[in-house]
Amino acid sequence: MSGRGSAPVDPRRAEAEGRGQSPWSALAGVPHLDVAPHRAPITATLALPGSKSYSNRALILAAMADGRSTLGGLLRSDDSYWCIEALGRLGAAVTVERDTAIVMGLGRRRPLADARLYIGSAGTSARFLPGLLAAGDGGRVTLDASRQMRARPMAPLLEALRSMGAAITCPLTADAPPLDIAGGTLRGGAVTMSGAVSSQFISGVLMAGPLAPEGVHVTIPDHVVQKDYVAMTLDMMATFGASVAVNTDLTDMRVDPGAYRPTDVMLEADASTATYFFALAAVTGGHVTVTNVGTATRQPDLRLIDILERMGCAVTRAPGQVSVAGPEGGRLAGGFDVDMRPLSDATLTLAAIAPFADGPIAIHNVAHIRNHESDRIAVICRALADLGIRVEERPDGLTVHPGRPTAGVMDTHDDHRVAMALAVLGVAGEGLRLRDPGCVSKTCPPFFDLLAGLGVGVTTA
Ligand SMILES: O=C(O)C1=C[C@@H](OP(=O)(O)O)[C@@H](O)[C@H](O)C1
Ligand SMILES: C=C(OP(=O)(O)O)C(=O)O
Repeated sequence: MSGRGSAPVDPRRAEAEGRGQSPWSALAGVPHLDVAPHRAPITATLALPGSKSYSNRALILAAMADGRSTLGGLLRSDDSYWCIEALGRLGAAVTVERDTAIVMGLGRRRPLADARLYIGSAGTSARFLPGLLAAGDGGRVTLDASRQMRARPMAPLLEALRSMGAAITCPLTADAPPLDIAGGTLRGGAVTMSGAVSSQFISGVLMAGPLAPEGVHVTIPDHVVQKDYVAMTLDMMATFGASVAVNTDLTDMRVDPGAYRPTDVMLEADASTATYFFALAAVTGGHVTVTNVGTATRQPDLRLIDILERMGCAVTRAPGQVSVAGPEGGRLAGGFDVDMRPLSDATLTLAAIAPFADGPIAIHNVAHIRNHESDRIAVICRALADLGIRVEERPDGLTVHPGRPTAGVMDTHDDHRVAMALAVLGVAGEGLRLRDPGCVSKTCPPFFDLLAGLGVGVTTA
């Protein structure tokens, strides 16, 4: 990648300014980045950075275990940086060498003195830590977050935790970080909670279960968006020694009181990140193999390959890796409706390649992504329209019609998935200038370097 680099982020300044950037950010402060159109097929075999979802689960559970855990394949990104920093302020010792973390966990112990944690913009840390902090012994902990994360929903989680005894107050804004959490107050017990806004609320209550004197018994009366993430939580909890009993559709889940046990895990790549590289193969008629995540994963976004197959791609599946080959010379097939709720983080990836299909693609059931890092439905509809693509916005989704996107200068709205999806669109279209490209560092700091490594023209100001 050519052009200007970026100065390292001062974490204290980022925290003071309520930003998500971290010393693991790339392109921090770089005002914009140009992605050039790319007419040749993109063909590559690559290993991608670790899963954000698995990295933060493993870091947090290892910190709650009483002893030493080794986490291989760890993601180094803004979300995991701030997670590690917060766990360090709690007293867990986390050392990171390349993509391996050694965690000396706390068990039930919490800081005797009050601690103030900052978790950046990570929905995982924001939703997974409060219950664990209320369950552990010890003092009062303040958990704060970036301006972006302070604006995202937390109420259903806080309501559920408070109903089980957790003493959590919000001194600035109701049901929003900063949270003041009193340790030793979460009794646990039975709770009925909705999964319709975020699966992370369910995961956050479950993860606290072993440290609550009564354990937890979670009942879900409606549906859980992106339910696979709850399954990922339960898997990781069991890996760290928790005793869980669940019904088949994850609407009734019990976690026994107990403790987390230190363990060693090897984490797989981030399937959401993989979607952008599979999409590049799809829109350029190329062939991309990702070697460190495959059909054995529980990460729901890998299932975008089924949709790409429906669009005419050739997909080769294996438990540990997947290949996608775009239709040679032909166009992607459109003209269908798709329910993206189970894999809603891949919505923007699909929306970005939909203009290159031969018929409209209607995306449904993703209203909750309006509460992600940005109002993702509104943002992607506006972006497509600004690039000359006919698009219809609905409360729960959008319909994208075939067209040739123009070049343009696009805001990324401090949303890593907006930036990465628009980059794919720029490659396949007429190129794009992206403002604040560094926001990709929330989950994939090397994203633009990886693009450049595929032969895509990437230039910073
Ligand atoms: O538990 C997790 O690791 C995640 C859950 C999902 O959140 P929602 O259930 O809020 O959509 C997903 O969007 C996010 O990227 C990661
Ligand atoms: C919604 C996302 O992240 P999180 O909720 O973990 O901040 C995402 O990565 O698309």
